[in-house]
Amino acid sequence: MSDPAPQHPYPDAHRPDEAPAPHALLTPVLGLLGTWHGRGRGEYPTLDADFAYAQEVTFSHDGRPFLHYEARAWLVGADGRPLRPSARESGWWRLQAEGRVEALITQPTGIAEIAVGHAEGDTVDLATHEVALAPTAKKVDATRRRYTLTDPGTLTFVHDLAAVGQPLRHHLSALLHREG
Ligand code: HEM
Repeated sequence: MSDPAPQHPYPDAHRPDEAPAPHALLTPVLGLLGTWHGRGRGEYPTLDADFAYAQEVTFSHDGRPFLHYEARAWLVGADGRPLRPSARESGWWRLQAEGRVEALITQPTGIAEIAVGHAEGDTVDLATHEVALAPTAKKVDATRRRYTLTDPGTLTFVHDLAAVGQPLRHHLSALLHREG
């Protein structure tokens, strides 16, 4: 008789040395695997003031040539205490030959992005290929995201945004540290 509630037999790996073995195409992004925590600052010309935030980001894989990506941010006060939930997004980074990346990222604000770029050395640089918007989403035209491993336990993130009538401008910068 079949098991009525089977567990998923192919859990994700969060470290390069954890099973399943990573697909060879993931080699340029293996340094990102795991969970990262940190803080950042954000701004945009349409906002009255800049803001401070904290964030948790996770990259994992199941042995195939893509990463599962998930990021959750929350705003923090001057004393570092949480104020309210902020941006969250999740998606898939499809690795191609020569470190090319095709990323599909969706947000609960009604924005779905396809970004393309490269993983090269310690940096992944992704820019918008296409944006799809839900009928009530804010107008987003483009983004650029740069992730840099400044050392194996430290990840910097810079995000530029062209939205609500503005050209591509700085929106976020963060410094993240690997958990564990
Ligand atoms: C760590 C991630 C992020 C944080 C902490 C963040 C935070 C914020 C905050 C605080 C605002 C002001 C409105 C509000 O108070 O909610 C805002 C506005 C906005 N953000 Fe972000 N954001 C993040 C990522 C993103 C991403 C990935 C996109 C687009 C792809 C995006 C697009 C926008 C847009 C379109 C606005 C509206 C600007 C306006 O209407 O004037 N944000 N963000």
